[in-house]
Amino acid sequence: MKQYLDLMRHVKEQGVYKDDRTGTGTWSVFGYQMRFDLSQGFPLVTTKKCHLRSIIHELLWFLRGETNIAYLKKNGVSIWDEWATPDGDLGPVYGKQWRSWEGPNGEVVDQIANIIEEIRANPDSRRLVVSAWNPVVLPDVSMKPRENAANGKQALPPCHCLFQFYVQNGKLSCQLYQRSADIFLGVPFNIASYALLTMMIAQVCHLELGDFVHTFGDAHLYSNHAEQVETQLAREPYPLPTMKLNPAVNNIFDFRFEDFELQDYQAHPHIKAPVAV
Ligand SMILES: Nc1nc(=O)c2c([nH]1)NC[C@@H]1CN(c3ccc(C(=O)N[C@@H](CCC(=O)O)C(=O)O)cc3)CN21
Ligand SMILES: O=c1ccn([C@H]2C[C@H](O)[C@@H](COP(=O)(O)O)O2)c(=O)[nH]1
Repeated sequence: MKQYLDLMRHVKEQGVYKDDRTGTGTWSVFGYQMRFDLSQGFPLVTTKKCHLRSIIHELLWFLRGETNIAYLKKNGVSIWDEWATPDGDLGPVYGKQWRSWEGPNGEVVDQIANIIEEIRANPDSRRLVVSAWNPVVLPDVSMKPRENAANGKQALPPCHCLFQFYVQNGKLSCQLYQRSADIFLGVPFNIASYALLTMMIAQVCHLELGDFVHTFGDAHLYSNHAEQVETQLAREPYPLPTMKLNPAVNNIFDFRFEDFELQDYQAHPHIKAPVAV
C-alpha cells in the first residue's frame, strides 16, 4: 500500500492548514489520484491493522439499500453511531441513493441493478455512472447531522459521491470521486470498500479485475491525527493480502458476510484515533 502512504506523506508535507466543519482543523490538499491494480492483491492498508469486518458489513448495508444503523448495530459495527438519530436514522444516505433514488414523478431508480444490467449488455458504454450526490436531500448547513436526519435530509452529504465503471479487454475497472477524505480513518475503509464492490460486480458480470482509481477533492489529515500519522509513516508496508469471494454467488444482492475470505493479511498493530464529528 505504497500508494496510501504516498498520499499521507504528500498531504503531510504539502497540505495547507484549514479550518473545517467539525472545528478540529486539518492539513488539506485539493486534488489527488491513486491507482490500484486489483489483480495484484487486495488493497487493505498493512501499516495498521484494519477492521475488515466493519468494511464488509458497511458495504453490504449500502447494497441492501438501508439507511438506519440497526443492521450495523446487529453486526457489532459502530462507525456510523455518532451521526444517527436516537432511532438509528441517517436520512437518505448512500443506501437510499444507490438502490432507490426518487425521481420527480415518483419513479424510483435502482442504480446498482441498472449498472450491472448495463455492464453486461453494453460493456463499452461510457455512461456506467452511479451517483450518491442528490442535491434535493443535502443537509441544511445550519443544523447538526442528527437534526438533518430527523428532518428527512442526509445526516452528512456523501463523501464517496460518484463512481464509474469501465470495461477493457474483459477487465472491469472502477473510478471513484471522493469529494472529502479523512486520510487516516476514512480512506483505508473507502479503498477496501470500493475494491470489494468492484470485485463483486466483476464476478457477477463474468469479468476479470482491472484497476481501482481513487480520485480526491479535499484530501485532509485532521490535526488530532498527527501522532498517528507519524507512527504509520515510520512503518514498512507488508505484501498485500488476497481476497476470495464465494464463486457460487452470481447476483450482487445475494452476497453475505460469509462469502468473503481474506487470506495472508499481515499487518502492523492497530492505531487508535479519534473521529471528528
Ligand atoms: N471525520 C470522519 N471521518 C470519517 O472517515 C467518516 C466520518 N467522519 N463520518 C461518516 C463516516 C463514518 N466512517 C468512519 C467512522 C469511524 C471510523 C473509525 O473510527 N475507525 C476506527 C475503528 C474501526 C471499527 O470500529 O471498526 C479505525 O481504527 O479504523 C472509520 C470510518 C467514515 N466516515
Ligand atoms: O466514507 C467516508 C465518509 C466520510 N469521510 C470523512 C471526510 C470528512 O473528514 C468527513 C465528512 O465531513 P464533511 O464536512 O461533510 O466533508 O468524513 C471519509 O473520509 N470517508
